Amino acid sequence: MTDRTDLRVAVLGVGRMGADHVARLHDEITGAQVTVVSDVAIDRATAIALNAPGSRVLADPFEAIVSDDVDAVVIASSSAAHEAQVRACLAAGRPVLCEKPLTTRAQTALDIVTAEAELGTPLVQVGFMRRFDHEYVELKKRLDSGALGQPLLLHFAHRNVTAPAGYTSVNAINETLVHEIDATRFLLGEEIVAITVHSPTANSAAPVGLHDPLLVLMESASGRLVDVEVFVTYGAYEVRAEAVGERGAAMIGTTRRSTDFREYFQQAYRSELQTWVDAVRVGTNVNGPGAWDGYAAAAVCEAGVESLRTGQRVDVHLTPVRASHPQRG
Ligand SMILES: NC(=O)c1ccc[n+]([C@@H]2O[C@H](COP(=O)([O-])OP(=O)(O)OC[C@H]3O[C@@H](n4cnc5c(N)ncnc54)[C@H](O)[C@@H]3O)[C@@H](O)[C@H]2O)c1
Ligand SMILES: O[C@H]1[C@H](O)[C@@H](O)[C@H](O)[C@@H](O)[C@H]1O
Repeated sequence: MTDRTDLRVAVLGVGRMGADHVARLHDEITGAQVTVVSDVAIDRATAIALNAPGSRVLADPFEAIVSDDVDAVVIASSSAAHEAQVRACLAAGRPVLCEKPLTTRAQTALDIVTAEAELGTPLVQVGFMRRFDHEYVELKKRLDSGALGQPLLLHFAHRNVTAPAGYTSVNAINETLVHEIDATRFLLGEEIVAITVHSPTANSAAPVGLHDPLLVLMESASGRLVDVEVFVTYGAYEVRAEAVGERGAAMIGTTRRSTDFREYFQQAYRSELQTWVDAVRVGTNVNGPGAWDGYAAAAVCEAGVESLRTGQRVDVHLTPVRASHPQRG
């Protein structure tokens, strides 16, 4: 049921993820209604809009962002399109939940952090939904409670069933590893300062040119080490994390079974979206990872791509931005 105080949302890009967000906003989220569905593939937008009765279809995402019947925007278009669409949301003063990655380059993500800071009001939330997943939330609480002692190491495994056509090793970093980059920053509460990407013997099922799996080592500002197995042609969906502290270890991701990330993380997507809608409705606009988190992740990804190319350890340098609102980390 909707009422006139509902947040009126435009969803840009209604492929796998955006179509789910439209259905979720209509069926599960309170306080919001989808008023505009936009995709460069107009037939797809038209079909998906049927799942949100009352919504209208626009081919042009920039027209959608400034529409009078839109209060806020969800961006689920292809990653390369995020930058321009987020910038347009900032220019129009529209709160935006942008799917990960915020952008695919560190500089463009930094430009967004800077533009938002100049506005003086937070508008950008980034779709790092693991921060809303109940197991990650519990693990974070255990670490923060001191029950495991000082955290020393994190071990992650991120395995996908198959890689989409054309998926490259750069995608494996920007699209897949990016979740563990954010999860590391979330769980440890500090920045990542260096990354090394190893390409061991490739899976014979991996397409030519895709280094799969990758084994990644990241170093945090205080010297903690984090290893990540990224394996996108594994044949099953598995997402595991283990935190090792001075007085014990805790592991998550061992019991859930699904071959589809949309089902696997459905509770996290729902909680992320409801939390964002609630924040926008009360005017705080962001309650979760923000533009700074998107930038920090993009900087680590870019260093990871460089390490993949050279085989060397690459330092991560973040440019501080004098924010007129707190940067989240
Ligand atoms: N948080 C997560 O777990 C998660 C999961 C999957 C995808 N994603 C992210 O969501 C985004 C979409 O991924 P997907 O798997 O749904 O991809 P997809 O290819 O299935 O869908 C992308 C859609 O965007 C449309 N599109 C492309 N360029 C556009 C533009 N300039 N303006 C408007 N629409 C445009 C395409 O026509 C397509 O319908 C990506 O950024 C991806 O990284 C996040
Ligand atoms: O875009 C998807 C999505 O983010 C999934 O959560 C992840 O497991 C995939 O590796 C990635 O390609």
